[in-house]
This record gives sequence, structure tokens and C-alpha cells, in this order.
Amino acid sequence: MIEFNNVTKVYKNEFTAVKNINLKIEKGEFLFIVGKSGAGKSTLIKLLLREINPTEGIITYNNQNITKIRKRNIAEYRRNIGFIFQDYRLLPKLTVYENVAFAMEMICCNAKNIRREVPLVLSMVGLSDKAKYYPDELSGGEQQRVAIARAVINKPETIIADEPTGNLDQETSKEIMKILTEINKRGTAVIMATHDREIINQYQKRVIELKQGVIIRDMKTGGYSNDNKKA
Ligand SMILES: Nc1ncnc2c1ncn2[C@@H]1O[C@H](COP(=O)(O)OP(=O)(O)OP(=O)(O)O)[C@@H](O)[C@H]1O
Repeated sequence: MIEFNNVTKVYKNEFTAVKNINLKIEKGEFLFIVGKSGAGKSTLIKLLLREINPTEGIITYNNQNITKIRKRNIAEYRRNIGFIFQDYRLLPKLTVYENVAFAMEMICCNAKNIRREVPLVLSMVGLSDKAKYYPDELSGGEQQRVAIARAVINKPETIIADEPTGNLDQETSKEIMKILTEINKRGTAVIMATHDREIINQYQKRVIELKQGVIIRDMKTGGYSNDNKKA
């Protein structure tokens, strides 16, 4: 589904953030991207979201070379992908319900569909009773659940999450992981950059590790690092 072929990104200041990346991600996969701060995780995600283009190499999504997508077609490409960020990025003046509905309105859906789908997704993330709340009336974990609801409302093929548990305590992080795992079980690929050692070791999913912009490890069911495997 997703393929990076010899992808290198050199920023304007001549810093090489990722180098010669070769990576294949299949439909429905669950993938953790790990690595120290500055290793290139967010750069990889930005490349995939087509926020930036590589300096060299090709990235394909369902055989489409995304590095060649025209600016006006980027939004259409991103409809395949739901994103979740560490800082939630909800719209502060909209309620929980409206935040999720807004994502549907952006891509066309009629009012009837919206009235049917939004409550279903809010129920899936356990927020039916908070539909009328505003983001600043919610805990961090609840805000992240709204962000997940918003990311999945249009049934994307892939979810990309950049440090989704980065601001949350361990218990709340586990709740978020439960929801992401459930979404993955329903067939959506989940690509998640994280520093959370405990989560990675617990879930035993595919792990790629970046170091100074290079993939130094790609394991089908890895832990946080080679010396930290589950016994
Ligand atoms: N726009 C930019 N211009 C120049 N250098 C950049 C830019 N964005 C990132 N970098 C550099 O590229 C390297 C990789 O950054 P990136 O944000 O991908 O790392 P990361 O692994 O996501 O780190 P973190 O875990 O801290 O978020 C860093 O050294 C960073 O300083």
C-alpha cells in the first residue's frame, strides 16, 4: 500500500533528516516508528502526509507517486488518511460533536449521514455523554479520543498518529491504545510514531527504528529496542 524507495530529505539548512529510506507498509498493518528525538520520525510522517516532499526518492500510496501530486489535489489524497497528533488539534470553538461532524462536512457528506455516523463514532471512543462539551472542558485523554473519532469518521484506509500518547499518563495511554488497536482490527492500517517504551513492548507489533535518519531496525514483532525484548 505504502512504499518508500530510497527516500532522502535534506532540509533547506542542508540538514539531512532522513536518508535512503526503503520501507513497505501493507494494508491493515500496525507499525510503530521509534527512535530518539531528532531521529527523523516526524519527517517520515510529514513525507507521508505530503506536507513536505523528499529531496530524492519516490513515495507511493496505492501505486500513486505522491511526490508528484499537485497542490490542488493534496487534500483529496489525504482523505485516505486520518491523522492524530500529540497536541490533539481540536477546534476550540466547536463542541465534541461539531469537531467530528466538521471533518465529515469538509468532504461533502449530507446532514443525514452526519447525524447517523457521528454518534456511532463517539460511542466507539466512549464519548457519547460528552458530545456537547467543548475541548477545554475535557481531559487530555478525552480530547485525544475526540481527535481519534475525527480521524476515523471518514473511514480512512490508514491512520497516522504522531506521538498520540505523548501528553498522557500511562493509564490514559492504554485506553488510547485500546481504541487504536480496535480500529486496526477493523482493517485500518495504523502507523504510530512513539517514545512509549511500555506500549511498544506490550503490543509486540512491527517496529521500525530510526537513528540519525536511517532505518537501523525493522522487526515484525519487536520491542522498544533490541536489548529490551519481552522475556
Ligand atoms: N524544517 C526543518 N528545517 C531544518 N531541519 C529540520 C526541520 N525539521 C526537522 N529538522 C531536523 O531534522 C531532524 C529530524 O527531525 P524530526 O522532527 O523528524 O525528528 P523526530 O524523530 O520526529 O524527533 P522528536 O521525537 O523530537 O519529535 C532533527 O535534527 C531536526 O532538527
